[in-house]
Amino acid sequence: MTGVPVIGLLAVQGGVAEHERHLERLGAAVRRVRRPGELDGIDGIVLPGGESSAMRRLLTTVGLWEPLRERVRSGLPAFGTCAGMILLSGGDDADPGLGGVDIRVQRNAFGSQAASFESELDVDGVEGGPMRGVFIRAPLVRSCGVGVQVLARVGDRPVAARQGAVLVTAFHPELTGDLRMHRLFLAGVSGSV
Ligand SMILES: NC(=O)CC[C@H](N)C(=O)O
Repeated sequence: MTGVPVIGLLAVQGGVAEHERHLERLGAAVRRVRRPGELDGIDGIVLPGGESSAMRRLLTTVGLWEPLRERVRSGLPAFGTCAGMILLSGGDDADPGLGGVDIRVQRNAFGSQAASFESELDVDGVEGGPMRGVFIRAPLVRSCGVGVQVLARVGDRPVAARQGAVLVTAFHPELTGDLRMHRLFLAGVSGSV
């Protein structure tokens, strides 16, 4: 890729502004995506945290679910945090995911309903010491397919993973000043186009 990457930012629901700030600080051109035509010409896409069931419903309503699924399945680099991770996963029989990363997740399963917590994380491929992970009603990764590389864990539970150019975290790097996960995603974007 030559020049500045154009990163789509799914903007139907959830923590959009925080991701926008991180991506812009790293020099990306951000395009908020709310309808199918806005997927054209993007080099990668970010799916924010929020409420995955609401996002799924809105994506279906505006006609974005299928085209997004096709783009992700044909190799569009993607980065999903928390609810974004849920949407990028394989989902389950009742609610199939976008299928960008071969993991199965359980929503709101990281501790109790109200559980939000922080944890220091060592993330594979990220230099410069541990990263503060902010978890807000995070999904639990129940299983990973063979093509999935787990990048970080809390105890024995995976909380960051990558498959090809798709990166997912159960935590919210956009809610801290730490740009390293977004930098890792952008490195994958440059490498894949
Ligand atoms: N912070 C978040 O994105 C929470 C995710 C939310 N609990 C869901 O299941 O969609």
